[in-house]
Amino acid sequence: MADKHDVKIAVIGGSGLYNLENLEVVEEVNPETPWGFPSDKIIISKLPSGDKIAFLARHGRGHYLTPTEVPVRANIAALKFLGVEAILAFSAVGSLREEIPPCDFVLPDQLIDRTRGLRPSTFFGEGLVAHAGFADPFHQGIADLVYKHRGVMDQYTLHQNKTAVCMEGPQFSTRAESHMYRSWGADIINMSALPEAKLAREAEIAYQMVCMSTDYDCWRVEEEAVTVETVMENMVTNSANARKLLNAVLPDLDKAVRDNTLLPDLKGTMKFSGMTAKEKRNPDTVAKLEYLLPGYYI
Ligand SMILES: CSC[C@H]1O[C@H](OP(=O)(O)O)[C@H](O)[C@@H]1O
Ligand SMILES: Nc1ncnc2[nH]cnc12
Repeated sequence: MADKHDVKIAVIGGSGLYNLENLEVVEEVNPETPWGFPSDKIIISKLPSGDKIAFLARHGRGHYLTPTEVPVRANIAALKFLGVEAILAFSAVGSLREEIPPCDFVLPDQLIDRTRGLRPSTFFGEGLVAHAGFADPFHQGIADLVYKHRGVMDQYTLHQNKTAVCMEGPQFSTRAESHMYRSWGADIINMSALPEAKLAREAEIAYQMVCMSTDYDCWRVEEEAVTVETVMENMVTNSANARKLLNAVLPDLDKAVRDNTLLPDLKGTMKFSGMTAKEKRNPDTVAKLEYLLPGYYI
């Protein structure tokens, strides 16, 4: 199936970004993975070069999954099964910094986990223990490539090397929490960077979030706190800019992946991550992992 599709890169669209425009749709697929079905059908489209790319709406088209409910393991496993080696993941975020106004974009390079243990966040466990490196949760090579194209965003700024905090939600933060995140050094906040980034790392997929600022959360004491209305208002401008950025970045990213020039190369990094003695491995878990990392743990 992976060969049939020959898809190397994927875009995950978040709140307000539910499809890719301007690309010819080739087919829709809905692979059942050992972790269930993805959020929605995966749309396979053609780039101008003829190469295929995948698009997945994180909350489903029509936005019916809360951040906690997103079947992230199935999403990442399904993309990996199609052959995906790099993911550009879009996310609507609140800004925790004056210098990141609504409609600016941010390429985070660090991440603070404030999810609450409700989301399955690893492909391992149940008789197969493995540990992935996660010191740098995003992919510098993809970030650099996206940053090169910042000119397409007109008057809006694309910031790099910022810290994101991922909270559970679905309620927004209290003012005290928002101030606390600022004091921790966080620059932006969302509800979906995790476990997406962790699972992509376990699947050896290069993963970078492109965060689109929609609001100032609630730390600016004299101002109204974030609402969905504000977020969606600013997403009109943001999704137009996301599409411009995608038109510029996708051909380059696809070429870099196909030419093997995207660094760091994550392929093979999980090969020696397993801790469990061969005779102690749970055969059912080993069988599931065959879907994701064939030959690694068998
Ligand atoms: C609609 S505001 C909160 C919601 O928006 C972001 O979604 P996504 O990351 O999928 O763009 C944020 O993470 C929350 O899930
Ligand atoms: N203020 C905020 N907090 C969490 N997630 C968000 N997504 C967009 N704005 C957000």
